Amino acid sequence: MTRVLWFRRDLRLGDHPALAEASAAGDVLGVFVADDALLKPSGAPRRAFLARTLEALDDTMGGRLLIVHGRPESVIPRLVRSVEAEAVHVSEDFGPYGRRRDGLVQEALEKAGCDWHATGSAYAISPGRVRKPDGTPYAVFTPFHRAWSEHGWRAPAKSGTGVHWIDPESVDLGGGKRWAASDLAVAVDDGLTVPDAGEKAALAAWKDFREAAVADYDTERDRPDHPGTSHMSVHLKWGAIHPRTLLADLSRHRSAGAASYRRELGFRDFYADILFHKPESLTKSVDPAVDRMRWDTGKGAEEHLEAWKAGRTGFPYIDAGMRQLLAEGWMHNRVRMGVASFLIKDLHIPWQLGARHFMEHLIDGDAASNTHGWQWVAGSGAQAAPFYRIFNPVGQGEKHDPTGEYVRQYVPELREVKGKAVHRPWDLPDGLPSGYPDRIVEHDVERKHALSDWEQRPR
Ligand SMILES: Cc1cc2nc3c(=O)[nH]c(=O)nc-3n(C[C@H](O)[C@H](O)[C@H](O)COP(=O)(O)OP(=O)(O)OC[C@H]3O[C@@H](n4cnc5c(N)ncnc54)[C@H](O)[C@@H]3O)c2cc1C
Repeated sequence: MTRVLWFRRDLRLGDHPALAEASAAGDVLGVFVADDALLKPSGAPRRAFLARTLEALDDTMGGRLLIVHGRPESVIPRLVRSVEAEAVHVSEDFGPYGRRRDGLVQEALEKAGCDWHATGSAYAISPGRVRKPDGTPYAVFTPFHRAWSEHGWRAPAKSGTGVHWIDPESVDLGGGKRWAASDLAVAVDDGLTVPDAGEKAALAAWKDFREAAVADYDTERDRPDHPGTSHMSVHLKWGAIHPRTLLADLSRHRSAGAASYRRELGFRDFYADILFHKPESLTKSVDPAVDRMRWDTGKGAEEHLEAWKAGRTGFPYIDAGMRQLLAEGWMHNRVRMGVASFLIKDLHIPWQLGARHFMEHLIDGDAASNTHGWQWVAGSGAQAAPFYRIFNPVGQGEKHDPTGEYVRQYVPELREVKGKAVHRPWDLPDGLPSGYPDRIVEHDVERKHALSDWEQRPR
């Protein structure tokens, strides 16, 4: 009896319920489909990291991972016929594109008389499960989090050993070509560092964080100048590790840090839940009034957008964040909030343009967390900070980077400026250091504009 295990956002062998089920039933063909619909919008950093994660997966499978390029609704049924598989096993995808794609694949498999088994997902609790007592979804995080914690999650699945992988070389690809993992990668910008990838790297990074930093996470997580967060988002993105594994470990820690970390994993599930119930929120504000507001357009707005993307706004904390994104494909959460607020409320540019730039550059770029992270800051989301709560780009830097170390790390023009003076280089006795730009806007003025645009929004 043969089974196909179609890997998607579950690129690991451990704690993998769909793999456990497939391998208990027979020999398994492990497949990843290089699907242009997902690859094309992914920027080079995320594709490079995906390629490395697949390479690592293939290694742990002894070279038995089959990667095929094409449309899943053609590729998967073709492979099913070729190995005479009885069933295709997957971890369920709850995103808008994934659900449409899986519907097409299931239709084709039904015609071919092949079963479809969806077991588990990328979340501790799959979207759609945590609901209010009246059956409707939660729109506010705190009650969602309470219900999510009470609902609980399964223990990690035992999987990955004793699997009889089918040799991809023995499979007739019907004219298709087997891809190497590296075929998925496109060249990344010079100087971009792509982190170690794959299940082993994810488990090692988690072990380091758990042992050294989780206890202090609640106090350290808002300090971009300290290594206080886990960087697990890049591994969670492709499922090199599952949140269930993290939660099982956290249950053995009693610290406030562990509780705070668990809450953030709840946020990840919450945003996936919102996107599941409101797929249109991928591009549209949950509060439609925000999309109808006055937004800046034309040459001036385009120049502002480019300065923001390049980290040349003249606000050191904002520029450090945007340059960290370009250099590492990652940005600290606090700074993500700050740069998003700056784009929306100081430059009056719609959140959708910022979200798109993030998705091009973030290695952890995730439709649900990114869209709803942006909508939270824009004040347009299901649970959002109100629009009129506007971050001060200088005050945020002084508060979260009190030593100025974060700015000095990413903005070389300001490296010689000592202490927190780095957040106000325009006040330096010798003037702006050479090469560093003037501020492109005045925060106090733009803050008033934003508030007035909000007041005058068409309702
Ligand atoms: C504008 C904006 C865009 C964002 N885009 C993304 C994105 O594309 N992908 C992404 O994974 N996260 C996104 N986030 C959430 C958050 O910034 C990152 O998850 C976090 O910075 C990742 O670093 P870490 O793994 O060290 O986090 P930690 O602080 O170590 O947190 C542990 C895990 O909890 C989850 N988490 C933490 N904070 C959040 C949050 N606010 N929302 C949802 N999940 C969270 C992540 O899975 C993270 O890996 C965004 C936030 C904002 C404000």
